[in-house]
Formats: sequence, C-alpha cells, structure tokens
Amino acid sequence: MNRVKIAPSLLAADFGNLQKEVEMVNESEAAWHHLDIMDGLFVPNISYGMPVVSTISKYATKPLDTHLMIVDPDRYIQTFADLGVYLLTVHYEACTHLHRTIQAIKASGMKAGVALNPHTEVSLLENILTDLDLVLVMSVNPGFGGQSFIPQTYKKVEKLRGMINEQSATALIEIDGGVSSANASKLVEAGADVLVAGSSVFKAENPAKMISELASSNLS
Ligand SMILES: O=C(CO)[C@@H](O)[C@H](O)COP(=O)(O)O
Ligand SMILES: [Co+2]
Repeated sequence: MNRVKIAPSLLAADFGNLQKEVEMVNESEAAWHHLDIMDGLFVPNISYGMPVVSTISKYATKPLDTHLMIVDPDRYIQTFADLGVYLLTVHYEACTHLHRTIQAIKASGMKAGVALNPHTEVSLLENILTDLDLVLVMSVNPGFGGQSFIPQTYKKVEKLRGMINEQSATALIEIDGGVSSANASKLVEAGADVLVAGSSVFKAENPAKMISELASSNLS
C-alpha cells in the first residue's frame, strides 16, 4: 500500500509569515501544498487571490494542489497554469460543462480534479471518472477552515473507491475538511489517497511533527 499523501492547507497558516509557513511544508513529510481559492459567491467567504498564489508558488518546492471554490472556473484555468499550479480542482456544483472544463485543465498542462460537496452523490461522476486525476471529497461544507468533520464521508469514500476499482480508473481520492489524527486512519482504510489538513497542522504545537503523524496514518 502506498503511503497516504498529506496536503497541508495554507488557509490556516500565518499569512504574516507566509514564506516561513511554506518553507515549513517544504521541509516536512507533506507531499503537496493545498491552496484554497474562494470567491465569496460559490462559498460565503473570500480567501486569497493571484498575488498570494504567486508568492506561495515562488517559495514552494512541492506541487501546488489548488482547490477552486469559485463560480465559472473556466475563466481562470490558464492563469493558474501560468502560476505554476500542478493540480487544479473545480467543484462539480460550479461547472455547467464539467467534461469541457476537465479537458481545458488538462490541455493547459495541469492535472485535473473534481470536488464534491457533502450532499453531492459520488455516482454523478460515473461518466467522467476515467478522465480525472483526482476526486476531492469535501468532509465539511466548503468555505471555511476549522469546521467539524462529517462522519458520512467514510461511506462516500468507500463507494467512490469501489467505483474507481470497478472502472480501473487512476483518480486519487482526496479528503478535505476537519481531517485530524482522530479520523485519518479510518479515512485511509476507507480508501483515501490524499488528506488535506489545515487547522490540525497549523494550530499544532509542532506542525511538522503533526504532518509526519498524519502521513503515518496507514501504518498504524
Ligand atoms: O477547502 C477547504 C475549506 O473549504 C479546506 O481545504 C480547509 O482549509 C481545510 O481546513 P481544516 O478543516 O483542515 O481546518
Ligand atoms: Co480545500
């Protein structure tokens, strides 16, 4: 079994020390940096935009895993590619022509992911699964860090893992929201490949140690 990938969400970082926070992730056992882009329309919060993504990109030595919580994401695909993003994830609920959006992300040279809100059924991805590099399962309602994990997520992950295996698809399963050492092992057991962790990492006394602990989740 491959080791689970950890993607610390910089939304919970200290933005007054952004370079230091990015460097902490660089030097840790994290696999990716997770960037949350919120537009105040698709979700009721605004996070940060291109100047901050550009700063993160300048200091990051690991791939940028970028989660767009914005309406009509097609408008910004090329911009994120130009900023050095590795994997661009759009929300199922924000795309009218999802297949076209996924093809456009791939054509720009990035990997493509689709995120599902907690109420969105995984079977809706059945016809597009083999086109995806990643499915992001939201385990909180998108828009804010520091929320409580929704336990129904385990069942969704198990079902999605079954669909991926059945179709011999290669999409990774990423879980985002309220992830901590209290639920990480169970998520990996259910089929998760990537865990996003914001508050549990950046609010920890020793963030790098917490990343290492989460990365060992499937070994416990
Ligand atoms: O996409 C989101 C929230 O919408 C996340 O990536 C959060 O930033 C994760 O933060 P925690 O729930 O781990 O604090
Ligand atoms: Co996110």
